[in-house]
Amino acid sequence: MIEVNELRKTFGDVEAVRGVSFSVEPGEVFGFLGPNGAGKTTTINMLCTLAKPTSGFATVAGHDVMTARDDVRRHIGLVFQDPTLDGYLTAEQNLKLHAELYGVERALVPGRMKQVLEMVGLYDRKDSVVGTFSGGMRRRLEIARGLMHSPRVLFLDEPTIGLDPQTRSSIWRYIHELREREEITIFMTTHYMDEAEFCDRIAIMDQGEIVALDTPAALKAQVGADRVRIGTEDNDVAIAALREAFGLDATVSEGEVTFYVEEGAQFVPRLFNELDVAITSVSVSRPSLDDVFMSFTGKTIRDAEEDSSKMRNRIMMQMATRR
Ligand SMILES: Nc1ncnc2c1ncn2[C@@H]1O[C@H](COP(=O)(O)OP(=O)(O)OP(=O)(O)O)[C@@H](O)[C@H]1O
Repeated sequence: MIEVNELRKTFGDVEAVRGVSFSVEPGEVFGFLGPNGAGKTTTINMLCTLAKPTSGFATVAGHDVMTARDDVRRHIGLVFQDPTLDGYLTAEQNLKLHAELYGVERALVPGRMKQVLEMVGLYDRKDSVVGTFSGGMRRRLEIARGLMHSPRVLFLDEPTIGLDPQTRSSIWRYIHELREREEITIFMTTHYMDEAEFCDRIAIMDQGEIVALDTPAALKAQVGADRVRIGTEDNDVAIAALREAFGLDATVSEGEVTFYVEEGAQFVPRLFNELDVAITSVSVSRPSLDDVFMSFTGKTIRDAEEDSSKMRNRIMMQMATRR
């Protein structure tokens, strides 16, 4: 349903997407996971024909994103990070407007509207003005709107960002129900690790490149070992001692010394007996997608986001001092 080959996008000196290749099967829920600034939105924008690739090739529903933009657009639905509903109109009026823009046959509109509003649990609010809706209700209505013209692929850019956990999980319920009911492929971006678990396959993106691509289970199995994190009074000394005593390669992530071992829980008592460093806290966890990200990039997603926001601040400072 989506074929991408060496797709690249540069903005001046910034290489936002550095030649990514992947394909998405019909009916899949495919996730793009990565920290802020990894290039997820830029990739989605190229696939939706909203940004022109610098080089490379991509097709969506069999149509080339460079040469058949109208065909691509007819077959896709979009839900963006920034809301684009009209707050003065009712839910139903917003959907009607969209149906007209997409040239949905008039006779089909009422039935389709009922169907999509029921799917996101908003049919009984169809006559309410959208300005009175909560953030979660608006996002659900945007999903319904993206489906009005029966697209083959639904693109969702961070569909749950800024929503509370309960609303996030209800949005996911709708996404899964949607996949059951409609023959649709879903392509989404997220930087929430827990949400990426709900995807059939995920591509992990960092600094414009795909660093890993597989099912969540297969990616976690690749990490294999448990993650152990220790708080210490001197992280550098602890890292050197771990290497010396156990031959382990540890790093500091989110302020704690982190390393991977098989059977982490059994290993912890040895740590206290054999490591000559004061330990202030210990945690052991099964591999998560954050560990997958770390095993491919050497940092956690949160650390990567801090790095990228520091870099943005530095560039802005440089621009301000140059003026
Ligand atoms: N129009 C633009 N002009 C210049 N640089 C851009 C533009 N759009 C994106 N970038 C840069 O390209 C890189 C990738 O950005 P992109 O928005 O694709 O990342 P992202 O993974 O979607 O992050 P986020 O979740 O914050 O949107 C960043 O360094 C960003 O600053």
